[in-house]
Amino acid sequence: MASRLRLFAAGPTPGADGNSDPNPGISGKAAAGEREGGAKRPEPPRREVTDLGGGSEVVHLQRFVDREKAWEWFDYLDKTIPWNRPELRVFGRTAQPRDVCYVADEGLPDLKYSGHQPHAHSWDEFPVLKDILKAVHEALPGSCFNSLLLNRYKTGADYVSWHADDEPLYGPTPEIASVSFGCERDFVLRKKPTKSQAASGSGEAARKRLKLAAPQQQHSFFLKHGSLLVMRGYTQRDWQHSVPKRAKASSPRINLTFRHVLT
Ligand SMILES: O=C(O)CCC(=O)C(=O)O
Ligand SMILES: [Fe+2]
Repeated sequence: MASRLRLFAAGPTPGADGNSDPNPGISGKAAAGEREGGAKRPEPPRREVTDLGGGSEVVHLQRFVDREKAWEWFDYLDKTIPWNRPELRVFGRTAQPRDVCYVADEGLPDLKYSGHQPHAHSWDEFPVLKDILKAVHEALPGSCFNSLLLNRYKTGADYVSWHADDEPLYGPTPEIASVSFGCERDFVLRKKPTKSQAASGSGEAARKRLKLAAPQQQHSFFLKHGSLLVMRGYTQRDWQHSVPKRAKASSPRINLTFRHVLT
């Protein structure tokens, strides 16, 4: 389906929340295109805003971090994070589809998802995560993330199945900021079935009837190395997202999802 997409190019750009964008882009060196002798003014990364309707929105900065810095952060995370691969219960089945780790401020309520309660590491153990968090806060004025779920997809066989990050501890309209490093993967959003659609029956026949009656709205984003994608508003209430398996994706991808746990 056609997305309702707004593009904001260089210069102070209004964010979805009406804020201007002071983020000059995260770079380990001077930005390309800077004129010699001129003022050092790296171009802000272009942000694409997709209005999903009904108060849900996705903001995508494909070049949030430059390639060099992004590889530096990838290597650090790949080597330093104490990755573990828990057995998650997804729709009654156990699966081990990716490596994970959880970092959070002290004293927050515990996170529990898919039958798994991860140990909360401290930000102090991983100084680079504090740098990445700072860059995300600068790109998203008004944001205040206090927890982080890290995912590592070793190959294209690793994935995250359809879900919404709609745990009550995030509140009704959470902002979730997702930074990607390494192998480029698809990120897909689909509209949750409405209550009446869900009530129309279960099983393969009902699913087929539903598909014919109302093709499910879907949006796809290609998450590049060094990109930032933000889900806002009612996206977790009304939509599900996934990173599907991809046979052709042979190298690892690391993804960081920053969240705010209500206190
Ligand atoms: O890897 C991604 O891009 C998404 C991860 C995700 O949805 C999650 O951690 O809840
Ligand atoms: Fe998620």
